[in-house]
Amino acid sequence: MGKFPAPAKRCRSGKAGSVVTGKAQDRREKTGAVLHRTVVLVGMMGSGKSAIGRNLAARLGVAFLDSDAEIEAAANASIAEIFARDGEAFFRDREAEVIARLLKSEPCILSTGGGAFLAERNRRAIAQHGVALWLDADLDLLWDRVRHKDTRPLLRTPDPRGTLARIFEDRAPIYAKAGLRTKAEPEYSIDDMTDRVIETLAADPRILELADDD
Ligand SMILES: Nc1ncnc2c1ncn2[C@@H]1O[C@H](COP(=O)(O)OP(=O)(O)OP(=O)(O)O)[C@@H](O)[C@H]1O
Ligand SMILES: O=C(O)C1=C[C@@H](O)[C@@H](O)[C@H](O)C1
Ligand SMILES: [Mg+2]
Repeated sequence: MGKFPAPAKRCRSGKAGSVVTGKAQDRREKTGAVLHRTVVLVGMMGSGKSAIGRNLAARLGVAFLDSDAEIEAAANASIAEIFARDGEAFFRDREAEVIARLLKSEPCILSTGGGAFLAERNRRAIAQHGVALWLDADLDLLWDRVRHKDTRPLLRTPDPRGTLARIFEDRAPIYAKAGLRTKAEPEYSIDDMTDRVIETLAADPRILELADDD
């Protein structure tokens, strides 16, 4: 399957009927896409928020921001070190501050940490300034992706798969509050999943406008 957005020829006007000027017009000419709202990727550890987010941003020609990476850079420490040294509550406060700050950027792709969407304050800020998209991967797929790495402090338990299963069960109803959802499948490559996410976003031209293919 060809990758889209393809180079721009003509743009759909979209229900938003927006006038696109300046930088957004430049991006439309380069990528055939105009993103109108910041897309905030939410979901479990290993659902691909960072991997898909980076690829999606490159495809749309917008900035990619990752709240975990921003927190690590500001603290000059890894997430695991911050959890161990300052505790989870401290991490969650920094996470809320960073998300509130990053949401003020122009429309971009913002990947969050797996726990960020659980907090009402973050959900409210995201709804106000962007749109949340849940990368919905099932437990077997998540486990397959996270089991080789020990960088996730919440999984440093005697039974990490059982822990992941419990977290998944607790959180799924909260992730389901996201305005948008894209289902992940084990056979999808990162590019395939990015295509699915772009389809989800482009279903609402108030979020993403794509160039017509003709
Ligand atoms: N189709 C795919 N979609 C997403 N990730 C994939 C896919 N195929 C392989 N991967 C790999 O699975 C891993 C997904 O982890 P990633 O760090 O992106 O998840 P995350 O949601 O950001 O997790 P965390 O909440 O811990 O930050 C990456 O190593 C990525 O390269
Ligand atoms: O799911 C979670 O609660 C977390 C996921 C990671 O992205 C990090 O934000 C941290 O390891 C916590
Ligand atoms: Mg991540």
